Amino acid sequence: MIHFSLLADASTRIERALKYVEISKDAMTRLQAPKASVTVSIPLRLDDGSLQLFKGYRVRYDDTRGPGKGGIRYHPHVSIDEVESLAFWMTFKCALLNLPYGGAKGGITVEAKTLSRSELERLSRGYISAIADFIGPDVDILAPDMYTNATIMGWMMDQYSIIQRRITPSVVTGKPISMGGSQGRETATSVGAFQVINTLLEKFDQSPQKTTVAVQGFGNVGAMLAQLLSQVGYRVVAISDSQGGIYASQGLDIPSIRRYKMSSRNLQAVYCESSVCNIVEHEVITNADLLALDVDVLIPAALENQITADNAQQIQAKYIFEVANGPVTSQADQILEQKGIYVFPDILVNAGGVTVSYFEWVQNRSGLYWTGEEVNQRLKERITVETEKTWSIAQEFGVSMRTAAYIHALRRLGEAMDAKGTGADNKK
Ligand SMILES: NC(=O)c1ccc[n+]([C@@H]2O[C@H](COP(=O)([O-])OP(=O)(O)OC[C@H]3O[C@@H](n4cnc5c(N)ncnc54)[C@H](O)[C@@H]3O)[C@@H](O)[C@H]2O)c1
Repeated sequence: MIHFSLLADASTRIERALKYVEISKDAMTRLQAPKASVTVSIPLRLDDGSLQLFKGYRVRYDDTRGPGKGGIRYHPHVSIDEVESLAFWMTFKCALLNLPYGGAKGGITVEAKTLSRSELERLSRGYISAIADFIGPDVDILAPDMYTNATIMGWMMDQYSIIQRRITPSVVTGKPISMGGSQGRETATSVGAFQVINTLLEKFDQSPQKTTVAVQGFGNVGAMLAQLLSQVGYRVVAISDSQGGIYASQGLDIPSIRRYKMSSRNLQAVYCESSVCNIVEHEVITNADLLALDVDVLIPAALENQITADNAQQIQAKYIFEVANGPVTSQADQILEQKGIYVFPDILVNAGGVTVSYFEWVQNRSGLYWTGEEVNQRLKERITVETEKTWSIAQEFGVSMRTAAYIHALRRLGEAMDAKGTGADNKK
């Protein structure tokens, strides 16, 4: 089986799914290693005149279903192992959502916070110069990930266009709107998660009005999702950020908190130093408290590895929707299953982002741009269809939604690989 030094959980989960999928030996063999990986050195002239070398990576794990697709991460811990694992994960996410893409990922080992804006721009352009032969709108398409954003995507698109001597917006998604970005991209992950949550809770007759929710991570995705949920009647009783959280049994006023959080950055300060402070009584809680609250729905939307074998026994929520990537470990999965808690997997719940990235690529290639309403409508349709299909597979085999999602993706991958035949990679 595939060996992962970092995201070892993926391997366990795929092995579970393989019991229910007829996938050819050839296809499994092809999935055992990335199709291509490149490691580059990027020389960066710092503002003080000195030169520093940074390591960059791009991995195309598989491109049977279409060009590679995946984000670029800037972080001091980025390594080729991590990038390969994340590219593997993207292969499954794209197949699950039926996007015409394979999986890819990239990154630079850097503490981006220590660089000035112009150093960051030179580094981003240097990265593209180093990997330009390895990417392209029909080869491998980039996007933002941890510590990269729309501005950086704009620089990358521009640098690639300079190298190619033609404007090529479709090589990168998640760009600023002024450079060919899509309406609705910023809110896509929250809108997609909202749709998945509604579709699945309906199956349990769990209406918004009788549902309490706790959200860990009041960032870009978590805050917007909390707002969408509260707007249709869910009672969001707890939220948190890296400094800690707040709880109010009668529900929190999410739109006000979002507004104040954006200006002051700190959730507790927001709550107590602004006019919102007096709106409802609230308690200050820790992140550990939040995870163990007696709520209907728990939404980890911050970091990976938050629910592990150490705290899974304390979880009281009935349903967990993974908005963050990998917040529940595979050991915790088993404990939660024994406790009768439903876990809905990241590759489905947070796939709204990559889906609207695909829409951005389609718009760039056609030259016809959609309204925010059109983008959201298409996103809702696609994510609902795949949620329903995943649900049917879970019912058919009596497996968790996570295993069902991997079964669904593996079937699509296997079918495409077998349809390709030898792939002209050997003569037999
Ligand atoms: N942005 C996207 O489109 C997208 C797409 C797919 C998956 N995701 C995943 O969703 C998660 C959130 O992404 P984001 O874009 O909102 O990031 P973000 O940086 O905007 O927000 C993260 C939030 O988590 C909080 N946080 C950090 N450490 C915490 C801790 N220990 N406990 C509680 N909160 C903590 C931060 O204070 C911040 O409020 C990440 O895991 C990301 O990989 C994001």
